[in-house]
Amino acid sequence: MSGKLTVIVGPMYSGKTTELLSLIEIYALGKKNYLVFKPSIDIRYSEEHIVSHTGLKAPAIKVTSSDELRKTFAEHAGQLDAIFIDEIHFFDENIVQIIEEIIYSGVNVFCVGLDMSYKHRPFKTTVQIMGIADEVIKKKAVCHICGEYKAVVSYRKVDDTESEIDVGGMEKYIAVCRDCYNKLTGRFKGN
Ligand SMILES: Nc1ncnc2c1ncn2[C@@H]1O[C@H](COP(=O)(O)OP(=O)(O)O)[C@@H](O)[C@H]1O
Ligand SMILES: Cc1cn([C@H]2C[C@H](O)[C@@H](COP(=O)(O)O)O2)c(=O)[nH]c1=O
Ligand SMILES: [Zn+2]
Repeated sequence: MSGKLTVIVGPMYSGKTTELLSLIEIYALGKKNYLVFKPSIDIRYSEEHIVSHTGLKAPAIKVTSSDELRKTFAEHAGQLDAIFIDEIHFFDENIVQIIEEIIYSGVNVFCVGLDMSYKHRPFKTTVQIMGIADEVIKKKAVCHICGEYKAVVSYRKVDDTESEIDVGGMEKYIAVCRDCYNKLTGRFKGN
């Protein structure tokens, strides 16, 4: 039987990693076999763990590419119930096909990532994975400007970078609602 793909998306601080950690705990309590992966670029809180903004954490294997994830998975072939992947937006697009192969090998896959960059553009890898998912959970955060629980975008407080990939936390990014994003950036003029 094939596995199931669950994707958790949303802006920064929306509780994506916290939700992933509670799913990991369910597998741990059930004495299931699983692996947790994180991209090696994410050195924000720890290199060896996935860590939520509140400090909750779980040990993780850091990988530099989707191919390294595939190889590590292959070393455990036939032994796993699930894999968990944090910060999926940092992975190259080959991860999409690798995840598909993993699901069809009967293993459940849980991924977490940003659906949109601070430029309000979809992150390709995340969006492609959402397209093949069995379940997509889209989370919200509290808007850092107006205080409403409707933040869906991450806003960059410091100068833009050429690449939309730039590891960081509160010193660079806040979560905002669409109206506050628009006021801050003037990007969408409306009618
Ligand atoms: N603007 C915000 N909205 C909601 N939670 C926030 C906000 N800023 C900080 N937090 C904290 O971040 C936690 C979620 O962290 P985490 O699960 O790591 O989120 P994500 O992985 O989506 O960035 C919340 O439980 C809360 O304590
Ligand atoms: C908005 C945005 C964020 N990033 C980086 C910043 C963080 O290192 C992660 C997101 O972490 P979280 O677990 O969701 O809080 O991604 C980026 O590279 N580009 C962006 O546009
Ligand atoms: Zn707002």
